[in-house]
Amino acid sequence: MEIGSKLTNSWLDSIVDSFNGVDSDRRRQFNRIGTATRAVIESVVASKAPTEQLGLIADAIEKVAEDIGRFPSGRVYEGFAEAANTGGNGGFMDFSPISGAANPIAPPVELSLSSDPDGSPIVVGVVTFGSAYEGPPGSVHGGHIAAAFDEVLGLAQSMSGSPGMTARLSVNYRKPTPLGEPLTFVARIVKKEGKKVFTEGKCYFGDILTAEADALFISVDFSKLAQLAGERERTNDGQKPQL
Ligand SMILES: CCCCCCCCCCCCCCCC(=O)SCCNC(=O)CCNC(=O)[C@H](O)C(C)(C)COP(=O)(O)OP(=O)(O)OC[C@H]1O[C@@H](n2cnc3c(N)ncnc32)[C@H](O)[C@@H]1OP(=O)(O)O
Repeated sequence: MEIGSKLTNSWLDSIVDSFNGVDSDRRRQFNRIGTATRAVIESVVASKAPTEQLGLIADAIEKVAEDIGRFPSGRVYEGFAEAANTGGNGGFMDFSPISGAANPIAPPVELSLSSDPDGSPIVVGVVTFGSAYEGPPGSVHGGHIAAAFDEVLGLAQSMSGSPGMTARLSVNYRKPTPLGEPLTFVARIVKKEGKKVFTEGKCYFGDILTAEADALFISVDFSKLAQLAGERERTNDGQKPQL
């Protein structure tokens, strides 16, 4: 398949649907919880609240944890782990640990499909990392930068028409990447050789290139993934799938 041609697999098409805002009440509520929990995380790591207030806040958070913990939990989402779903056909990646609005540990990176001035397809990820992601003082932790690259490069490789898993990811950190500032990740496919999809990406703060990455993805057999997803649905008991 020609690189950059339309995504032909239906579940990949649903990524595009989710960008287009497919909605459901369940998805809205999950996303509200994700946003609120993220705000708690941000305030918790950077709070200057007096100690007695911290005690009251801890009580309240423990109560929330108890309330939600009363319901069974497990793999409630559809699709493959990274590409979690919060309901219906939309929200394909809502539980992604990097871009999922409903996943409180995601910054989240907001993904979109775009094209270069020359018309080549690219993936753009926009994100502002909050206080919880601090590595060097005032800067984003390098591991989280690598994770953001994995996500944008991962979506870029899916434009090959035969997506797969990350086999190798290499990051060059050029400048400190600031916390609390909007960053733009750009990713593209460089070439495809059989099962191998080579990608590259860059991270910018304004015009400043702070990091760049390249990664190799190996196309995977969808029937194997579908089988793993099926086994997960049948067990749904929190156990790891057998690879
Ligand atoms: C789940 C699917 C999602 C798709 C969704 C897309 C849409 C939504 C966007 C989501 C964006 C998020 C994207 C996050 C993606 C992860 O984070 S994936 C998680 C991290 N990665 C992993 O866990 C992968 C673990 N590794 C593996 O499972 C297997 O090693 C692999 C990578 C599938 C390859 O296994 P394999 O298919 O058996 O490959 P194999 O036949 O051994 O090798 C094929 C060729 O590749 C070469 N190769 C294999 N591994 C390497 C390597 N590490 N270095 C160099 N060359 C290598 C081999 O040498 C061989 O070369 P040739 O001899 O043909 O020249």
